[in-house]
Amino acid sequence: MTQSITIRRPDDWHLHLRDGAMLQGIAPESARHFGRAIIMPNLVPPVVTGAQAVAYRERIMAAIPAGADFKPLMTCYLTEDTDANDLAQAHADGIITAVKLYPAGATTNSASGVTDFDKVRPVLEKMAEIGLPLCVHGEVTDPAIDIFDREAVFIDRVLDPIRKATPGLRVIMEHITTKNGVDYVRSGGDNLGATITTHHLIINRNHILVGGIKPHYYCLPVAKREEHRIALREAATSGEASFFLGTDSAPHADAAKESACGCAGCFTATNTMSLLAHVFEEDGALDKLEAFASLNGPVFYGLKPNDATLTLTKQDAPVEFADKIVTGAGPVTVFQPGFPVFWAAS
Ligand SMILES: NC(=O)N[C@@H](CC(=O)O)C(=O)O
Ligand SMILES: [Zn+2]
Ligand SMILES: [Zn+2]
Repeated sequence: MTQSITIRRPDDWHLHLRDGAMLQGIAPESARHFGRAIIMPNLVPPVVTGAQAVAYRERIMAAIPAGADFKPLMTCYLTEDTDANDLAQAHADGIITAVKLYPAGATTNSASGVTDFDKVRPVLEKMAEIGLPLCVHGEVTDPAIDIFDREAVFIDRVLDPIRKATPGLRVIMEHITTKNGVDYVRSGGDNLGATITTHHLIINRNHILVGGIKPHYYCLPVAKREEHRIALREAATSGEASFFLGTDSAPHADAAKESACGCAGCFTATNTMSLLAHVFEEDGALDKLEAFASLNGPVFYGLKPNDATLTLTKQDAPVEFADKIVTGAGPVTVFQPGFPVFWAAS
């Protein structure tokens, strides 16, 4: 008997669509299965004002295939010079859905991020007042802190103090990679949520490093030990309202990944829903996939779930995904999980 499951059309609460030829090449990959996505603002230069978010949204809409049921939800990049009134106006005008905090130097294109968190306190207070959520890349940049500990240390040193100083602020810990992140989110009440990526449910740090370095598995925050992957799986498949899908699909041209100094980012837009069906089935939790991918995110953001649906069907033969998406900015390798996947999305 063919196994299939129909869920509300999912949303992607953390997505990199880039710009220019890369945007043109990869936008259709997300528009195929997802209804909405929170669009990360880490372009070069970053999207810092409401006006820049409007212009970027227009470029995205032009890259989405005609008739696709996909809505980009825009964000602004928080800097130490961000104008709280500009953000408030952009929020009131329905232009931005969230603001993104990058600690300066933490990840790809984060040079304009925040070094002194006290400098952004008035902006965060304004955001709390008007109900504009903050998406956080949660890693410290202190060179003395081991890269595998940077998320856990960020929670204690930065995130918890910010949340205590601005209690009404709604915060999404983006792409959590540790049991520490899962535990912190569970203890954080209704104003704290977390996105979990597809790839962090599948790989641990061995996948990156054993048997030769695998640049296409390198992302930030870097995948951690197996015990952390298990904690993420357990959180994602629990159905708990605080945890929702943010693929962090982050395309880089192969030449930039397969390099002596390779960029961080896994590109999962193409096959995420098939991979998630595999993961949730493996954990006996297919009935929780809809909560994770389609319901919990809208509730956190105060939006309705999508009316449209997506059907995942288990096939007899493995689904064949494109190895690479060809773009005008070069080929982009699609994340390969390392096992056959039988779930097709339509
Ligand atoms: N996740 C990544 O490894 N890379 C992202 C940035 C980010 O989300 O931290 C990118 O923009 O390439
Ligand atoms: Zn990030
Ligand atoms: Zn990201």
